[in-house]
Amino acid sequence: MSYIQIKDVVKRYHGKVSVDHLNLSIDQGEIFGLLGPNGAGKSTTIKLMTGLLPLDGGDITIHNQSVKHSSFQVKKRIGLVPQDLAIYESLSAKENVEFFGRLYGLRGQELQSRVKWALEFVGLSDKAKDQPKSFSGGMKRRLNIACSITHKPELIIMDEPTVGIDPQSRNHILESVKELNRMGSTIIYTSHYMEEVSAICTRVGIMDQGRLIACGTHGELREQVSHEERILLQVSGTSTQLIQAEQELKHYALIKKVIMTDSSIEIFMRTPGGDLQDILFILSKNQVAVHSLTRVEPDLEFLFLTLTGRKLRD
Ligand SMILES: Nc1ncnc2c1ncn2[C@@H]1O[C@H](COP(=O)(O)OP(=O)(O)OP(=O)(O)O)[C@@H](O)[C@H]1O
Repeated sequence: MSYIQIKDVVKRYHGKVSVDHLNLSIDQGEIFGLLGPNGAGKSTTIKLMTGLLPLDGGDITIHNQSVKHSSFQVKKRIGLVPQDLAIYESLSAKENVEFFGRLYGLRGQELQSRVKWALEFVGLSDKAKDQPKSFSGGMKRRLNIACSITHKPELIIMDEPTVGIDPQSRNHILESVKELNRMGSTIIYTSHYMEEVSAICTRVGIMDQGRLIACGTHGELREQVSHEERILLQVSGTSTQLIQAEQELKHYALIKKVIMTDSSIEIFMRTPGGDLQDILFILSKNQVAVHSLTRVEPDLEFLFLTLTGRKLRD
């Protein structure tokens, strides 16, 4: 039996479906990535898992306990790092972490040692006495994480924890996720950055319009697009030449999508059959100069485009 089971879950807001008959199983010990564009239904799914929103259909069990019937017991197992920061600006960093530790029943010496550990873990020990209003966005995000891990949750759910932060804090958070997993927590990590989920997750589910459209290890998902090719060209030409070339490329049967800027063309093409020579011929016929050509390895972005016809971050 899987650690988390999401069975035929439905959620509607004002009659509009946001999570559409979602089925998903996650095992203990996984770092599971939930990838999808804005509005795909990731945050709603997480709110349903953590009992913050009632289900309109289906059920979710965590460690065999239903969120519908044992919401309190389920919540104790979870550390939620919400997308919107849940920290108090007027409390110090330490007081913030203490506050959340107390909510989970920690007291006395245990509370103090867990707070110390959590602040150290996120690299904020030297800022323990400072109020988060003086923190950078990345530091606030790290404090948000400290608040959710103090009680040693067996399941940590992070909802887009790296949105709008500097690369150093981003790397720190990604390393923290791997470390928390090594220490025994199961992790669910939502993101619309495929690079992040590719780098840290053992398995990835791709959501779009409330549905799970693909799920598997990184290798399994890449296999689904192994007969596809993504080519990136640096080019130059007048706008008329570029537009004409773009139109002709779009009519080439094996090309699935063409994304053009004034200096680059990105082509998604089916293989075998799609011929590079034909592409170069179309460009040269329209007097578009090619300065470089790169074949990009099939990735999750490409899989998303293949399945939906859209880019993850259109
Ligand atoms: N409180 C709400 N009231 C009405 N509609 C909502 C509400 N919250 C979410 N939605 C809608 O539900 C759908 C799914 O939203 P959700 O926030 O779950 O997506 P998401 O994948 O987490 O996106 P993001 O990356 O932008 O957070 C969207 O169409 C959104 O507009």
